[in-house]
Order: sequence, then C-alpha cells, then structure tokens
Amino acid sequence: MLVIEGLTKRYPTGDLALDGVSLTVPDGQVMALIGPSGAGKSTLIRCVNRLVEPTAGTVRLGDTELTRLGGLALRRARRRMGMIFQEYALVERLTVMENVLSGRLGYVGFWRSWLRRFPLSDIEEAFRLLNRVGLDHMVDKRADALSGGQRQRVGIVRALMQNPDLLLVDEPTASLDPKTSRQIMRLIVELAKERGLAAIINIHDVMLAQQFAERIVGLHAGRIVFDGAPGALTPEVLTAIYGEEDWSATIRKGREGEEDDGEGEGGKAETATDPVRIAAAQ
Ligand SMILES: Nc1ncnc2c1ncn2[C@@H]1O[C@H](COP(=O)(O)OP(=O)(O)OP(=O)(O)O)[C@@H](O)[C@H]1O
Repeated sequence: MLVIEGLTKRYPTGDLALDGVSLTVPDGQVMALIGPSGAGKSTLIRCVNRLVEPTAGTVRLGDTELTRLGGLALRRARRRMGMIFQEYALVERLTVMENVLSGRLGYVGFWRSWLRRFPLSDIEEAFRLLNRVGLDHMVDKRADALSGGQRQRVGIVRALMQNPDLLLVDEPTASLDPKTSRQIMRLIVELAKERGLAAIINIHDVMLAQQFAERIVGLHAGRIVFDGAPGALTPEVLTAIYGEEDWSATIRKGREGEEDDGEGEGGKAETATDPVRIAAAQ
C-alpha cells in the first residue's frame, strides 16, 4: 500500500507543482492520474520514487517511509518501485533478454551482472514474463529492432523483474497508436492485478484512463480536484480538472480514438465510455 500525505513540491524556480497532495493506493489497485499539462502529475510520480525531492509531506510504501531514506536504504527501496516510462528507456544495442535482465541489477552484484551471469531463477522468470507478454520469440532481438508496442512490453517486463510492490507508470502510451495503446494499458492493468501491485499511471488520455483504471485522480495546479470511479467523471468534473478549453479538446480526442478503433479488439474499450455519452446517460 502506498500512502502519500501532504505532499508538496516547490521547485527552486518558485513553481508550486504539488500543493498538499494526500492519497492512498491499496495493493492491487490501478489508479490513473490525469490533469492538464503542468498539473503536477510527473512531479507526483517523481516525488514518490524520490527522483524529485519533496518540499514537504511524507510517502510511505508498506512500512517504509520513503521520504526519510537516503543512500543505500533509498536505493534498496527503489527496487520495490517498478518504473515504466513513455520513451521505454531501453538500451538500444542490447537484446530483449539483456534489457529485461537489467531489471535485476539492483539485486545482482556488480561483477555478476557485468559478466552477465544472472542466476538461473532470474533467467527463468525473464522467459516466463516474456512469454506472458507475447515476446518469448524475441529474446535475442536487439531493442532498436522492435516496434513501439514491443519496446513498451520489454519495459513492462523489465519493471516486473524487479519484483516491485508498486508500479509507477509515466505516460506509457504517449508514443503509441490507439490500438497498441489499449493493448499496453490492458497488459499493465492485468499484470498489476495478477501480482497484487499498486499502480499509478500518469496518463494524458482520459479515454484510456476511463477504460482501464478502476480509480481516477484528477490533478489541477498541484491539487487533487477529483478522486473517484471512472464513471463519475462527468463533464463538470472534467471541466474542474482541465478547464473549459482543454475539456473540449479532450472530448474531441476521445471521438478520434473511437474512429481509429476499427478492429474492435478493445473489449470494454468499445462500450459507452465516451464522456459525452456518459453525460448523456445521466
Ligand atoms: N525541474 C523543474 N524545475 C522547475 N519547475 C518545474 C520542474 N519540473 C516541473 N516544473 C513545474 O512544475 C509544474 C508541474 O510540472 P509537471 O511536469 O509535474 O506537470 P505534469 O502534470 O506532469 O505536466 P505534463 O503533463 O505536461 O508532463 C509546472 O508548473 C512545471 O513548470
């Protein structure tokens, strides 16, 4: 369970990116973090793993208060947080398997990893997870020869190789087409559920957030202005999060996503999740 209390971040420039954010994400819950550009989504994710130093407030993961840790203890705690990024952050010249095994670097000693002598159990787990995401036939392929969706799958497997308690996911679909975006979101949600992981997914696409996350938190100017189920995202709520101007853009984007969706592979994705239709139904 992740417990965030009173999290505040003021950058040295004076920007107040987070203003007293409190939030609890239980194990197994997938939470989408939405909000306009500059709302503080990335800052929130980065304060949790301490890539950004909070100005005030606490972050606890299970029994560990992350905001108190430094040095080795912080490095150890970071192992428990799997990061999945927008740009995949793979090592291009390394193979799929090597990229995946790099998720174990925090556990395997330096020399052992330098000599690429990972324990058999790690290699077996890598095969198992690559099989789970449909990439077991690509273990020897170099990362730079993969498609965007395949790269993101490798990124997901690498994060899971850490055996994390928490997934921090930053714009996982920003570089992907709509269909691949849905596949990746579905995969992240399924894997988080299977493994009982708390997950925070920072995502611009409200439609995707509604389709796949069970809980949505809306940030506006560093504050939580909505925290609830996807079905409760009314136009009024979206206006509170995005403001009038961005809200109309969001509706338009939702419709475009639907038009793109010719193959009907999205399951739930094709049902009445358009905010406009939700509004009409109410
Ligand atoms: N390194 C930094 N130095 C100074 N100000 C920053 C820094 N990073 C972010 N900010 C500011 O903090 C606020 C929140 O930014 P943040 O990147 O967290 O928002 P976001 O919701 O993730 O936006 P986006 O969706 O565009 O990525 C913004 O006003 C931004 O300008």
